[in-house]
Amino acid sequence: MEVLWKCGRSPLLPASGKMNLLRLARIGLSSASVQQYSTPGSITRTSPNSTDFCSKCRCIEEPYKAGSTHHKRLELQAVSALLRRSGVHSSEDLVRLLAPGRHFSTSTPLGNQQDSGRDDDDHHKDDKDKENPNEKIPLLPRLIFWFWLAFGVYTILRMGQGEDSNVFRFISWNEFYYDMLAKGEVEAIIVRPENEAAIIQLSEGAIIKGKRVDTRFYTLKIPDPDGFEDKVRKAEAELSIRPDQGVPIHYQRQSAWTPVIFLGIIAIAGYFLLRNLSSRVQLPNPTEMFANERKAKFMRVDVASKHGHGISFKDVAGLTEAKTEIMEFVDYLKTPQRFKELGAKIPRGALLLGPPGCGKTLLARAVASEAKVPFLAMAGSEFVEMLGGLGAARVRDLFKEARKRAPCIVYIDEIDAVGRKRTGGGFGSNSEEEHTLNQLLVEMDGIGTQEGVIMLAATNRADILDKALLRPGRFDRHIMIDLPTLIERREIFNLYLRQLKLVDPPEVYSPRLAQLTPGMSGADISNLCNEAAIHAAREGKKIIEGSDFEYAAERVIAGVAKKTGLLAPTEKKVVAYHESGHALVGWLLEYTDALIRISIVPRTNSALGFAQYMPSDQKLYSTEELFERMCMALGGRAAESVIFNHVTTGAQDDLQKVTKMAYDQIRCYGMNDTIGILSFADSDTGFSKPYSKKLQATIDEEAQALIAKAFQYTVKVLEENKEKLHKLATTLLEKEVMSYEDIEKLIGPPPYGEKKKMEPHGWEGIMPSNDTPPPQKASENN
Ligand SMILES: Nc1ncnc2c1ncn2[C@@H]1O[C@H](COP(=O)(O)OP(=O)(O)OP(=O)(O)O)[C@@H](O)[C@H]1O
Ligand SMILES: [Zn+2]
Repeated sequence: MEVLWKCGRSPLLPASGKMNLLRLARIGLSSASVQQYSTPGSITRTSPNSTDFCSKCRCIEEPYKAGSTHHKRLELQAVSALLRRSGVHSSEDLVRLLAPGRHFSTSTPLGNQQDSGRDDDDHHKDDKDKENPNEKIPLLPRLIFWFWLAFGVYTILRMGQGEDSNVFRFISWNEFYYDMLAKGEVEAIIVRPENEAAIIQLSEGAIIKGKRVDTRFYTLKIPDPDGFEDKVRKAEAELSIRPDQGVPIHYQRQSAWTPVIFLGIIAIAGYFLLRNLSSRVQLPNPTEMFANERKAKFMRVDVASKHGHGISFKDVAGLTEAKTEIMEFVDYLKTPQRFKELGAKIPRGALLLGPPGCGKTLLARAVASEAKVPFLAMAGSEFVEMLGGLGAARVRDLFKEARKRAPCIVYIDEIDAVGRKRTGGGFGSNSEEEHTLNQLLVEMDGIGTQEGVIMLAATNRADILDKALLRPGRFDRHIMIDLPTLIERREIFNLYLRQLKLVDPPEVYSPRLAQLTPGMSGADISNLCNEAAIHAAREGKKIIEGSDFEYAAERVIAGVAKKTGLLAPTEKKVVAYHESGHALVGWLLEYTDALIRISIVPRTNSALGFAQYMPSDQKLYSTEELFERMCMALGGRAAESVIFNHVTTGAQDDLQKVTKMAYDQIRCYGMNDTIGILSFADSDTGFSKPYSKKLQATIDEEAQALIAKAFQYTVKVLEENKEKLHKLATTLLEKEVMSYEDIEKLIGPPPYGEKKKMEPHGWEGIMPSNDTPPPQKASENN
């Protein structure tokens, strides 16, 4: 706990321990050279015998008396500064400091002598606190502060509504006139003009309608408060009450300033409450806290300054096209002159689109460090706040900072959190979100005139963004950052493998690893490499081996193999034939993908077995190719039917895929002769279909026919290769996992050659036969 010194104020020692500390310090003072302060903050050293020193301060054995303010202040000041200079931050420090036999003087602060390390740390901590005090504020004081404020506002609102006027029973004018005034029971009237009400006070023991009343106060609504007194006097005259016996009427006016003063008092009280708390738990003061609540919490990376080197394009593997596109910004930021001379206007911002973990943030940071400009990053969700206006204020803050640092790059991650389509204030609109978005648009237009602030934003939902954000002059460039292709995966693997200690060079591992990981993002790959390293370390290895990668791939993609709840032998046999069916059909047909492996080890993700294929990067498929793919998906069910002559529920997932493929061909791709070249969107399958019932029926019939045809063909293929199917299934039952190489050895190479060739293992001793990898885009057998 630091003892603060503030000019002209007593030191902020914690309230509870202050007197104890003081007493302890006074004991200490007797044996030390003592300081006196002529003016707060400046120090003159005085010897203990100096005549201008307050004599009282030295008589330490005397109990402390609330003496002159001079005495008290001087003493407190002296103690606090002395403690501070001596490195005393807590009462423990003080006890340590005053331990018998210890001498200290203020010129060689003891705290520093003793453990300067700690002092230094504290210093740094303070600096950090100043940078971001918000992070240090514990929840409780914050809650207290907000509660206090809410209470204040609530009270004022209540005051406005006239709380008192609701307390007493309302009466009508007639009731007041006949039952109270006429009977002479009214003792006094208090008029509250703001509330348009009068409080009627009856005399002690008043009798109304023949009954003694318990309550003496009633409320009378008065629409015209100013004319009320006249009205009462007139009534009294009517009732022949003499003017000198009239009811006293008091006007209780609430000044317009009352709520303001009240709020002021509450705010000040709250402030001191928090101050007091903050001195105990070391908080920043409340004003700072408020400012920080509002402030944009962005991450700043000053490429030029302390970090020295940032992330360069070299650290981003693949993404060749994206890099080329984004290079324009780098060029512009580096040599704006070249562009300006030609009269070119550089796009103000670019939207990085793509699935998570594919390197959007990485690329944006690389741009900043390539261009050697600061990088301000903020997540879109940071703008979204419950409190009104806070989001917009944060946007302003962010851009203010950006302008100060121009040229620079502002990066907003997950911009969909703020950039959602506006609903135009109708039902379900969120005006706070819209304010924030509007502010963002305004600021983006604003930086148009300002040079060198480039906006980059990332999202994986471009479709939900407000059109205004995508207009020319805003985020008009869209840079696709998709899942890495096979070649890109290899590059990413090379990048991360280079950072690991391996038996062989990275190039030995990367081709096969890239093949094993279709559908993985850059982040997944980085994670996989890390998992392998962790596994090797856990096994106590000095160097990472191929088997560590096999383990990691399995773990990252497929989850862990199930040890319990294993299949019954008959079920296992069915699963083995099912998976072998898939594999064999895929193996024998021309247009199917290369098989990576088949497994009948149950996984924790509830798959009973799987056949994993290596998807090609193919984008267009012919009718024949689609047909063969349907056959491959039906291979499992067909094998069950061929071998056991009965079928199981294990093919549900396969059948769903096949059904979708069939309907897509007929309804969307115009691949059916009967239906013709019509195409309906997927979303056209709801209640009101854009086609007739008759066409619908035809579509259904055609789909059934197509699937039946594929199934028959599959059965035929398997019947003709029953021998191979038996071989495959029996071996699979035994080994549980089979790789491409295993199958090749068993039934010979695939008839439609080379394109189905897997990268051979580049390393030794991988894939123990009952340890497996992964079903990604695999046909699972649930
Ligand atoms: N092309 C790549 N080259 C090298 N590393 C990559 C690549 N893509 C992703 N990574 C790794 O993945 C991590 C996550 O990437 P990044 O944060 O840039 O993803 P993102 O696309 O911004 O994801 P999100 O949308 O979830 O923010 C990076 O820190 C990096 O380690
Ligand atoms: Zn299947």
